[in-house]
Amino acid sequence: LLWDIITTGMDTTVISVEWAMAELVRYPRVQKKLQEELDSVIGRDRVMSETDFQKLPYLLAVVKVGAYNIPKGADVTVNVWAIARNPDVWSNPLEYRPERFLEESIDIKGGDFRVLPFGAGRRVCPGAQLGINLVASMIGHLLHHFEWSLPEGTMPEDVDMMESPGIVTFMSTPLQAVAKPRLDKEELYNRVPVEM
Ligand code: HEM
Repeated sequence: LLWDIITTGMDTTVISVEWAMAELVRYPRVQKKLQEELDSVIGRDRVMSETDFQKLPYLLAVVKVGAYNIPKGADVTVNVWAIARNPDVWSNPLEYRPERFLEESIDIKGGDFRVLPFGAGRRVCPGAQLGINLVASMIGHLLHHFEWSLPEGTMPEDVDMMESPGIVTFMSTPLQAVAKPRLDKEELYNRVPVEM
């Protein structure tokens, strides 16, 4: 059981961050908007902590789009992929627009069948809240500390958004992005224990 918890919790979380980062480098508008929110709530002379999450609605909206997965070990597999892309369910489903999660309150932990990154019902992911917090923490820190862009000469439409088949959906081509520090205080880049 412990091994299950470790293995199911790791890939899913890291992959969610990678997909979210891919969208954030492809859509500088969203990246900038999230950085403005981080700057206004955290400022530039400290690092984010988990207690900041409640004041960071846009970060959590970005996480809701990034947390995307395929149900594991099911005999009957619900096609959550198709539901999330169904124009009868979502307006412009393929447009990356985290704002849709601010315009109405949408539960992503199994309560709303329009988006089921963690499954639903009896076998729903028990690590959902931890997963959301981990992804929010990683994206928040990555975006607060660095400006992200595509490698020289790469255009947003060149990023390969192809999914590799499997139980968890890796990016077929791992994301390549260039990080530029954006905070002035050098010590904020040191590894420090973060207050919870
Ligand atoms: C963003 C991160 C995560 C995503 C997208 C995710 C997604 C999922 C999905 C789709 C399922 C299958 C639900 C079903 O069968 O209907 C699942 C099951 C599970 N997840 Fe997660 N998960 C994440 C993070 C975590 C974390 C952090 C942990 C543990 C610390 C975890 C532990 C588990 C376990 C133990 C199961 C099996 C539950 C069962 O079969 O009864 N997950 N997860």
